[in-house]
Amino acid sequence: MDTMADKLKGEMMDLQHGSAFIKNAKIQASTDYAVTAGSHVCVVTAGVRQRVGETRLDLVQRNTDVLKKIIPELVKHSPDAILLIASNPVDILTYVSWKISGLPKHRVIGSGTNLDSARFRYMLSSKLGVASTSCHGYIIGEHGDSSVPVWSGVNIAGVMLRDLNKSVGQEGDPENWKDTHMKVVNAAYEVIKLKGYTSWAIGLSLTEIVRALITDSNTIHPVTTCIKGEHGVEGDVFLSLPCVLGRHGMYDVIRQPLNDHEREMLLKSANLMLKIQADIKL
Ligand SMILES: NC(=O)C1=CN([C@@H]2O[C@H](COP(=O)(O)OP(=O)(O)OC[C@H]3O[C@@H](n4cnc5c(N)ncnc54)[C@H](O)[C@@H]3O)[C@@H](O)[C@H]2O)C=CC1
Ligand SMILES: CC(=O)C(=O)O
Repeated sequence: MDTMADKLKGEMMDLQHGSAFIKNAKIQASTDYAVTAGSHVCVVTAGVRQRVGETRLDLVQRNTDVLKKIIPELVKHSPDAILLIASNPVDILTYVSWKISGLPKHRVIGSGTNLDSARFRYMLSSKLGVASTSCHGYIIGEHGDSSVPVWSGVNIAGVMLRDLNKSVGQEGDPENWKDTHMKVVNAAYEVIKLKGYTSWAIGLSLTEIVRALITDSNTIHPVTTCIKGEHGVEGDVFLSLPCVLGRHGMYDVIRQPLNDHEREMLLKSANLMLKIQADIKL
């Protein structure tokens, strides 16, 4: 569903022409929300994107206004759906969607740091020469500049990086792992400068999350959810923590052990979100 009829028809046709490669999917598009009726999952990607030099948070009121139009229509046509938000700033817009939709918290999820964690694992992989899928580590908190790398948990086959290097990711680390997190934070800025937008990695990330939801997988993904009560966070703050996902949405948050520095960073991120939320015109 999109408001730009020609672009929408072009995207629909382009996808339909790939049908033979994707196991009998039925591909439909319309500018009328009726086409979304009875959805199990609605993925929301509409809205403006960052221009070079803009942060995700700069988009907040513009995209809140877009979601104010979209969310009520989606809920009207699919009252039992899970909403999966990708539009930026994704954490704040997940909060906004929860507020506007009136849905229970477990059915309003943001793509969050599933993408940042994938970028992190790719960058660990490049430095260690081990496949991304065998590099285990999480980025939590904001999908954006205040994201938190959980260095205390990064491991390869159970071998903890912090056991090999006590100052991993900290100031004064001789291996400068902190730079790996900076690369994750700067990744979208760099791609946007080069090609104007990001698309493939977020598409793959959303595919993984949707697959978890529709196959009732009980797999764990760092996605945006309400983290009130977790790690000392107070208030209805939506940020990413590792979550168990299944057919009915977000089943549980995994309470990772965090060190003091990681918890402080997460609380700082949460306070920033609360400040921005307070200024939004819903
Ligand atoms: N969470 C993440 O990791 C990522 C988030 N994004 C975000 O996704 C959003 C979209 O980015 P792009 O796809 O690159 O932008 P785009 O400009 O290619 O697509 C946005 C689409 O939204 C549509 N739209 C705008 N208002 C609408 C409305 N009221 N109803 C229906 N459709 C509407 C536009 O017609 C357009 O087709 C941005 O906010 C961007 O920052 C993009 C990449 C990664
Ligand atoms: C645009 C964006 O949020 C990303 O690619 O991370």
